[in-house]
Amino acid sequence: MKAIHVGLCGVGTVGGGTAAVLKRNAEEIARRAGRPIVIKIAASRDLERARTVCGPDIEVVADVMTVADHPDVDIVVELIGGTTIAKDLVLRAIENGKHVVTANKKLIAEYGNEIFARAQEKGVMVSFEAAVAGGIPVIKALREGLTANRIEWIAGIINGTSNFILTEMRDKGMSFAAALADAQRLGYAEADPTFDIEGHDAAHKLTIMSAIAFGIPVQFEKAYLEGISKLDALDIKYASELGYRIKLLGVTRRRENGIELRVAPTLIPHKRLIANVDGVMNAVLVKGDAVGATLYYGPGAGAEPTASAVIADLVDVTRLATADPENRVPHLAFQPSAIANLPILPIDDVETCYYLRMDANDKPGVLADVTRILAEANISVDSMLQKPAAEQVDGRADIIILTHLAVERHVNEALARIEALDSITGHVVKLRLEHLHG
Ligand SMILES: NC(=O)C1=CN([C@@H]2O[C@H](COP(=O)(O)OP(=O)(O)OC[C@H]3O[C@@H](n4cnc5c(N)ncnc54)[C@H](O)[C@@H]3O)[C@@H](O)[C@H]2O)C=CC1
Ligand SMILES: N[C@@H](CC=O)C(=O)O
Ligand code: NA
Repeated sequence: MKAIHVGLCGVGTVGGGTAAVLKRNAEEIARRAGRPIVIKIAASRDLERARTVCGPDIEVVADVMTVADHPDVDIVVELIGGTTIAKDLVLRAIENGKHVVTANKKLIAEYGNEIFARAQEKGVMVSFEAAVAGGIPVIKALREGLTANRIEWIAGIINGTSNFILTEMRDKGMSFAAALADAQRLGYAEADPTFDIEGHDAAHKLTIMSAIAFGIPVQFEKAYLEGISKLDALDIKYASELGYRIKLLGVTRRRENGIELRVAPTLIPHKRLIANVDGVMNAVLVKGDAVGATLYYGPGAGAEPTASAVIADLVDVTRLATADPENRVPHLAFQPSAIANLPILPIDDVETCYYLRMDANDKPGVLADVTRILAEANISVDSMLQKPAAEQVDGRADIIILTHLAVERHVNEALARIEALDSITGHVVKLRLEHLHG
């Protein structure tokens, strides 16, 4: 059977892993795909490394457009990253009638609508399993396995670097900087790691899942994001005393008037499976109305785990390349003509539970003032903890309050009033809390 020819663009962590696994498991992969999948040509800025990785049988070039224009390439694999050259490459490949496989979540989250529309017109596939939660086949699950369901919400630990850093800090007492350096050395981090630690990468992935789950366009610009760089170790400690773990969590939820789309450090009850997802592992919890809660777990980053997803897409594309384009799985799970225009809700309208920590004067009446303000804002208290101030200042205390469900706008209004009390010093720390009941 004639081989399908791949043009590999980018031979770094994921590109190297993809070349290695394609070679090692060539026979098994061909048995599944129905024909061999062979790298015909590779392009990389680092020619020397690419030649070492690809070996003598694969042509290696510096210019990725050579791959997009190559007459013998059936599928272009984009593993460069970013949205400049990668976007030009993907659009050029599509123009040339080639299928595309990419691991680039930033590209899909920011330009997916344009890319899918063009691919639809040209009758080619753009596949991106590796872009979300690395090796976990969660796009496949959402797009194909859960099609019977009305999806209610998705919550995911979807940035391996941040989860690795939080775990190393908690378990080994490592500093933030040292843990980040390790994540970079292990190939988990983005070229610019601020994308990982400030929540952009998780928001890119959440945006993609939200589109597939609810049948809406990708709308990264409307996502709310907070990263882990400002997280205080004291809050990790207090959360733990209260029975919670803090994770960088992406949440997208269907509400009556729109869709929530937000990433932030979030408390999760430690008894939940997802709260125990540590290190570079990712997990995505999906709640469907028919199936209930389903959990997808596995490595979220790294060379071969990500290659596993890239190659799964290559097999899919190979199997479907000869199918009538009308009969292929739609890029965003819903037929393009059925994509809905549901609004993404502003963060002020989000409804969740909250963890609040304040530095208070340890005098009678302070708690009463705080709880009165919360009650007036329609925020009910779930539990409370008072500790001698962490900095051991006489007469001061840390007050930690967990709330029931409340609207973010109401919480912000109440916090402004609490911060104005004479008995409260500085800002109140506000973290979100999700119970994630199945
Ligand atoms: N590293 C990981 O664990 C994961 C990465 N991804 C995504 O996969 C993509 C690649 O990531 P990595 O392999 O980690 O990056 P990397 O930095 O290790 O590799 C990038 C490759 O692209 C090449 N390159 C960069 N600019 C180029 C240009 N203008 N022309 C030709 N070659 C160029 C580099 O020489 C290098 O070979 C990114 O979109 C990333 O977000 C997705 C899931 C996991
Ligand atoms: N930098 C990303 C890589 C995978 O998408 C992460 O840390 O999760
Ligand atoms: Na995946």
